[in-house]
Amino acid sequence: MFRSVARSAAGKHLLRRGYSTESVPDRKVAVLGAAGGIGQPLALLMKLNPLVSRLALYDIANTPGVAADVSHINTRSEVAGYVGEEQLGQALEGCDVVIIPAGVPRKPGMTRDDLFNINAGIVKGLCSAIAKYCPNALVNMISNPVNSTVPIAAEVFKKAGTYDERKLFGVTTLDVVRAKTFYAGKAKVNVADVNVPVVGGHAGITILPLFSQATPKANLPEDDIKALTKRTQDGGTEVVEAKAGKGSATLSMAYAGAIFADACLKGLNGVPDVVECSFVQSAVTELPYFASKVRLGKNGVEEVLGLGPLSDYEKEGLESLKPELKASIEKGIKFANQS
Ligand SMILES: NC(=O)C1=CN([C@@H]2O[C@H](COP(=O)(O)OP(=O)(O)OC[C@H]3O[C@@H](n4cnc5c(N)ncnc54)[C@H](O)[C@@H]3O)[C@@H](O)[C@H]2O)C=CC1
Ligand SMILES: O=C([O-])CC(=O)C(=O)O
Repeated sequence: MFRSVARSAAGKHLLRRGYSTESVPDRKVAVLGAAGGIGQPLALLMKLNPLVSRLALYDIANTPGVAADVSHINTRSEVAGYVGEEQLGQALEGCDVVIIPAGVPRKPGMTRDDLFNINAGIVKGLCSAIAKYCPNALVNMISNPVNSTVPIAAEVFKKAGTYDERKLFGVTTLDVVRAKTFYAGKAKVNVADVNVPVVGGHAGITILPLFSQATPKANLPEDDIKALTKRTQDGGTEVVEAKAGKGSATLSMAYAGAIFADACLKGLNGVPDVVECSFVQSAVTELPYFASKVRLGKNGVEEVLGLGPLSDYEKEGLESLKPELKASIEKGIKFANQS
């Protein structure tokens, strides 16, 4: 299971990243939807990640080309492409982390919920296969609407008897990436130093950045905080409109997805204090799923962290988002159980 990579370039890179051991576990990662707008750059970024030893690229079409292309990059992982439902099992077998950016993206004028009718079925099918072929994998759900696709996945896993709430994640990292970028611009601080937790869900007002907890502290006026909050909430729409019918965020999402998958791998490998925001099963509020900071470990979620102190504006935002988030969660649960 363990392969010595210490003397290789990947090994040196790993040691620089804080690994004390000379051996790095073999880790298989699958990207489902790997030939898509997110899938392709995400496949590239996962190929660059030295924690990955096997990279399985799956889509309903075009994966052989993507896999051949990415496989020529001289990094640690072995790449294989899988195409069509009959190869899904092979793609998933033995996976430690499965990343799902499969499904249709928005066009201008659509909400993420408008994607439900198509993406709910796609996610349901893929999660049934995960339950069968790699029930212990950590699942990183990117497909929208995340506020519903995560509950759908949970219901599929419950029905299959494989549900482990520590292993299912809605990827909300792009909200954090945006909040950091926008805050750094407004506060005129180095973006590399910025941290901003983003809680709630992943659609419109359910995205709640907690700028009162942003570091470095900048004491921005209330109007700036409100503008930053709105821009973070509308970040996806900003890209959808700029792309004018050619889809939604792909490159920034691939970056965010790669950060989150890397955090999952680090947690699995026993790196301490790996904390990221994610939409997970939660007791932080009365809602069954909620995004907040989570500590990642050898079994996935080790601890769901609380909200911390909120400003009055954030408290209001929290109460306003609950009905929409609740409805999206219930819609997902209902879909999974009736179809
Ligand atoms: N969580 C987040 O922050 C974000 C989520 N998204 C979501 O990610 C999803 C994908 O977006 P894009 O990559 O831009 O779309 P895309 O249309 O470019 O790519 C989607 C890929 O999924 C594939 N696919 C469809 N059905 C499949 C199935 N049953 N199994 C495997 N693959 C399948 C398609 O063939 C296509 O290659 C969308 O739902 C989008 O809304 C996008 C940006 C951010
Ligand atoms: O806005 C969209 O449809 C895609 C997405 O989730 C994002 O960019 O945050």
